[in-house]
Amino acid sequence: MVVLSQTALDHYSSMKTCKPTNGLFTGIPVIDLKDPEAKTRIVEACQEFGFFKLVNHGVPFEFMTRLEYLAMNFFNLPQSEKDKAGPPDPFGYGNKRIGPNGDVGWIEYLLLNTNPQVNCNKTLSIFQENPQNFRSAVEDYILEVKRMTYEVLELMADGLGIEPRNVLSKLVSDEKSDSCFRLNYYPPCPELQALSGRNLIGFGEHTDPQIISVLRSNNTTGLQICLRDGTWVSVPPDQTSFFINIGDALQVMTNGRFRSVKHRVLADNMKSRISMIYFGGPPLSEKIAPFPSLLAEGEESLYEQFTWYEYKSSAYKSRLADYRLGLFEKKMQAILANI
Ligand SMILES: C=C1C[C@]23C[C@@]1(O)CC[C@H]2[C@@]12CC[C@H](O)[C@@](C)(C(=O)O1)[C@H]2[C@@H]3C(=O)O
Ligand SMILES: O=C(O)CCC(=O)C(=O)O
Ligand SMILES: [Fe+2]
Repeated sequence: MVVLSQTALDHYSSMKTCKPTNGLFTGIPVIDLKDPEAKTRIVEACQEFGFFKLVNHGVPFEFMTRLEYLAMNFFNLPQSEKDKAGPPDPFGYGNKRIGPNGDVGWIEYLLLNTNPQVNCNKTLSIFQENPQNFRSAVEDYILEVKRMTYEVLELMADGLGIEPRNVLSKLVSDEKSDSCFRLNYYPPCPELQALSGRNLIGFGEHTDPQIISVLRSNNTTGLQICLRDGTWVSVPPDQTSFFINIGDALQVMTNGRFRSVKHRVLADNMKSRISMIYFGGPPLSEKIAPFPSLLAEGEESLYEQFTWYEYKSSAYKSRLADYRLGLFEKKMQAILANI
């Protein structure tokens, strides 16, 4: 019989669990960035899944492994050291609490602004204290990932037939772009596996509010996406590739053609998972509305017009699983009245 210590019980008691799902999903679209058909394949994937795997992306593997190694060193520091970089406001080190509204998960993380000037002193001190230059590994990685993300967003614009082709990429490359970067660490939970055969929820179900999220993880499973029919499927991990998520803002800009994909992470019972995600967001003052050239004749926006600042402020008042776009959807009567 497995006997849990009081500490383990305290740890697990506030956490949600989930039955492990069967097998890994083999239907995730795989896009080769150098494929001449990439723009068409990307649009198909964003419409059907709001999610795809990107290969042949040109980001050197050493950039990923160097950052993974240094991030792992950080998460292996004594708790008192890590706590110096927290609590998150929203930037900084967080442990189990996600966001300001009571969500919890089996996770530790570092949330950073991609604009180094905005990072608070407590976060910067972690970088300065780290002898192997954690900060430069983060900056080098982000630079490469941004370059690749602009290429993906330009292919999306080409595939959608919207002009100019940098109409999306310029929003996240703007010097005022409100983008962030997150390192997530999910410790294994073997005691729970032995006790119940269930997995702890590492990061509860949600959609990402921004335009695009670019994720890279080690080879540990855990990420799941929700398909159109509502089934949850497990994404086979691949440490050499990136996984691209469409966010809420891009769903609105395409008037619902692209899906902001619901996703979550289950902690593995035996292996730790580490992931690094770049969230590309527009400047705070940017109006988020469908591109006029995407609207067919007589087609109305499904959403009220709002700025990224308004959406983000509202998102940060919500719980993780809330349907955040709901507050901004036009009422059906308003749409019908204009037809
Ligand atoms: C519960 C929350 C955490 C979150 C802010 C929010 O109030 C709702 C959105 C969450 C999310 C999901 C995607 C990203 O991980 C994130 C940084 C973001 O921009 O929106 C997180 C927020 C967070 O962890 O602070
Ligand atoms: O850590 C992961 O694999 C995904 C986490 C996530 O969805 C997020 O940070 O928004
Ligand atoms: Fe997410």
